[in-house]
Amino acid sequence: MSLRVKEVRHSYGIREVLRGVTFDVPDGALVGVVGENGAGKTTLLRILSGDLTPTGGVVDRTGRLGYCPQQVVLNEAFTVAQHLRFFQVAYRLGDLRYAEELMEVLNFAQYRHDRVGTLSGGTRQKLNLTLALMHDPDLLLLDEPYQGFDWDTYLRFWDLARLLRARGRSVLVISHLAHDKDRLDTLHQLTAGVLDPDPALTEGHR
Ligand SMILES: Nc1ncnc2c1ncn2[C@@H]1O[C@H](COP(=O)(O)OP(=O)(O)OP(=O)(O)O)[C@@H](O)[C@H]1O
Repeated sequence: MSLRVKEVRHSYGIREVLRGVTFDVPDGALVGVVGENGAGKTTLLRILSGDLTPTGGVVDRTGRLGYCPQQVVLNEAFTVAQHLRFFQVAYRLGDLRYAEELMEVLNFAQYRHDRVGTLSGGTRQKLNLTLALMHDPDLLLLDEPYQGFDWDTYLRFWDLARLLRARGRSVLVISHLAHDKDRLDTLHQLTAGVLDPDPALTEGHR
C-alpha cells in the first residue's frame, strides 16, 4: 500500500475544511479526487505531502514521494537544464537519464537551454512534472497537473501514468473536474469535508 489516510481532519481557525477523510492508495493504482472549488483538495494534498500538519487523523506513507503542487515553484532566471541539475543534486541521482526520458515523453526536450521565464505555462508545467518524477517516486501526488497541456501532451501524460502503474507506482491526481474518470482506477468525490468513492464514477474501469 502506497498511502493510507485515516480520519484526517483540518480546520483553518474555526472553519473546518476536512471532516474525517479516509481512503487508501494501493501500489500500482491511478486514483483521483474531485471536488468543487474550495472543497479542500489542495489542503488534503498538502497534508498528504507532509507540507501541512492536519488538525487530526493519520497519514501513513511508504516509499519515495513525488509532489507536484499547483503553483510552479521555479526560479525564472534558471534554464530547464539548470533546474534538472539542481534537483539531481537534491535527489542525489547519479545521472539524468530518466529525467531526459521524461522530457522526451512530455515533448519539451527542445527547451533544455531556455530560461524558465521565457517558457509558456504548459511547458513550465511539464518541467514541474518532470522535477516531481525524475527520482522515480513510488507515489506521485499531483494538483491539477495538466492545466495548460495541449491535447497531445495530455494523452502523453496519461500514457506515462499507465507506464508508472505497470511498474507498480501509484499516482494520486486532484482536480475540480471528473473528466478523467475513464483513465483512473478509483475516483473519490470530496464533498462537505468527507470523501466518498462514487460507484457510478468508478464502475468497470481499468
Ligand atoms: N491557509 C489558509 N488559511 C485559511 N483558509 C484557507 C487556507 N487555505 C485554504 N483555506 C480555505 O479552505 C478552503 C479549502 O481550500 P482549498 O484550497 O483546499 O480548496 P480546493 O478544493 O483546492 O479549491 P480549488 O479547486 O479552488 O483550488 C477554502 O475555503 C479556502 O479559502
